[in-house]
Amino acid sequence: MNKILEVENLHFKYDKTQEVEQLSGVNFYVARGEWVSIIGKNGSGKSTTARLIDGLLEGFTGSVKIDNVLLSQENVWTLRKKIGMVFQNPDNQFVGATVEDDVAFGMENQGIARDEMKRRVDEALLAVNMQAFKSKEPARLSGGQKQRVAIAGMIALRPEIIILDESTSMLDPTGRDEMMRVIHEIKDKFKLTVLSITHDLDEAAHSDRIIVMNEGKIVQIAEPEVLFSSNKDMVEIGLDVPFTTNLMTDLERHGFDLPKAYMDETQLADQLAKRLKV
Ligand SMILES: Nc1ncnc2c1ncn2[C@@H]1O[C@H](COP(=O)(O)OP(=O)(O)OP(=O)(O)O)[C@@H](O)[C@H]1O
Repeated sequence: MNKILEVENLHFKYDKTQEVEQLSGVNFYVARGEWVSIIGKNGSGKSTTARLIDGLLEGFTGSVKIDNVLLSQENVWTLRKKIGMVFQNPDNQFVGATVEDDVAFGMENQGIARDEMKRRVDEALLAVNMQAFKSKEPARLSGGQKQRVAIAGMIALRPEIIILDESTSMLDPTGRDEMMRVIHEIKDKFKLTVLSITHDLDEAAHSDRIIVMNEGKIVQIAEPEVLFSSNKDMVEIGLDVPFTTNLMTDLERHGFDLPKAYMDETQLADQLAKRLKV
């Protein structure tokens, strides 16, 4: 298997004088082209894991391998180029006076030639469906539009892995759906790998695999259908299961033969309508 990201036995504490660790023995991998979500209640160590992978935190033990290269102080700047991070608050990610400047900002820092920069700005804005806003002020955009511009800036830098850290959590349902659609499209178009930290279980349900964290440790790694069927384990660590999963369990108890895969509300409604011949 082609592992683009491999994390082994990560231990980390913010305050080295304290006993308690924020990460205590975290192990997982992400295969090239996979979409993996990390879920877990507040403070379980999800963002700390993401920051460590992106080289933003020092002083950990264990190892992080990106594209088979061990992350170290010496190569952190080179390896970081393979990762694009999108954070929760789009307002903290803006630096340019116009959308175009903003998307170009990271490339300017990397010394990319002007013509190439222009080409990549257009391509990235097209990919997130924001070409019409090229010369607009970022401050005037909606939350969802701002996140799409942030994604364009990241795409322009040609990462191989994108890490989403609660990046849809401040958006309304429409903005969230639109952003997820865009991420799916760019993932296919640019052959990316996605690691997504999320509170949204419906969003996580569309992943290839889900990692569950609790108190600095990984408690489970499973495909969504398998994970959500272990209802009791999820509740024990303070997580819920998606609404449709609970409903499907009840319907199966009443003799409904439903597909085993996760379904969102529309898909489940369609299945029921078919069976009830509405
Ligand atoms: N900069 C920091 N300094 C000290 N402690 C921190 C810092 N950032 C996070 N922590 C602590 O580390 C632990 C893990 O936090 P982390 O942000 O990784 O959790 P999380 O699972 O991402 O939670 P959330 O869903 O709330 O973002 C928490 O106990 C948190 O209080």
